Amino acid sequence: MSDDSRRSGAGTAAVIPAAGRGVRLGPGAPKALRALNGTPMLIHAVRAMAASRAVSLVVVVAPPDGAAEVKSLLDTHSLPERTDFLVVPGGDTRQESVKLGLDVLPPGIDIVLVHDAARPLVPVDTVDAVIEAVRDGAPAVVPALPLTDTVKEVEPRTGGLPEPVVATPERGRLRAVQTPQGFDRDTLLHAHETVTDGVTDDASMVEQLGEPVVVVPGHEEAFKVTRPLDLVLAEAVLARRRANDGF
Ligand SMILES: Nc1ccn([C@@H]2O[C@H](COP(=O)(O)OP(=O)(O)OP(=O)(O)O)[C@@H](O)[C@H]2O)c(=O)n1
Ligand SMILES: C[C@](O)(CO)[C@H](O)COP(=O)(O)O
Repeated sequence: MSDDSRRSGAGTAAVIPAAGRGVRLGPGAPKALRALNGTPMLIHAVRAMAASRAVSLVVVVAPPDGAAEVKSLLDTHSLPERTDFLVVPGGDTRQESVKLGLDVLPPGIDIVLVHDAARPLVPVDTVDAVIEAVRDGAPAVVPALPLTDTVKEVEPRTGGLPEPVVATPERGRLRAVQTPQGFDRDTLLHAHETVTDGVTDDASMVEQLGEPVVVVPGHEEAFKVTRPLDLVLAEAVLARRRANDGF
């Protein structure tokens, strides 16, 4: 992203929902506050957003009782001076948390990224590709990767019972969606005011409005830290970066 783009008048903010417990990761602190190579996951995610020269504001949606701790973390870790930060407490669901972040966006922000704290290692080139696609006119943009596994649709059963297969979707048409997802601000606000059904990402809400959503290439390092093995992978990626370029 060039300095010219940054000066073009379209302010870009990143909202980072970080209020989840991390139940699938197992017992411990809220997921976003757990350490990766000694630094809280949230700080990695904040740095990933602030690495884009287009991003002038980062809104962190903190665990409901963790806003003071998050503010202290932002104060005590090195972050780019060109970026402003806001911290708000989150809600019971990801959707609610994102909405609480959107509520504090100031005027002058035209493009909004929504980025999981749980995807701490997304490269800046992916962030900038999402922003560029929004600047080019797409109201909603998601980074995504082709699948490597075959996917089955099943009739869900509980208790470990065998689940009947209903269908095998054509894999070539499927994509695994990541974040940051990028939006024209008005489109995203309208989606969050209109769609109340449970959804698992913000782009789905825009789809429900009938607005177009486009996919740009994601990155394998933008994976979501969900289960314990993902922590091992994340620390290995950080170690490789440090060995390769002193990151
Ligand atoms: N009430 C919630 C729930 C989730 N999130 C955030 O949404 C992102 C994606 O959610 P996920 O990976 O599912 O995180 P958790 O909800 O923490 O995980 P789990 O379902 O295992 O508890 C995370 O950055 C998480 O902090 C949030 O801000 N508010
Ligand atoms: C937003 C997301 O990361 C896109 O893949 C994903 O849908 C979040 O799902 P989660 O189950 O709330 O982690």
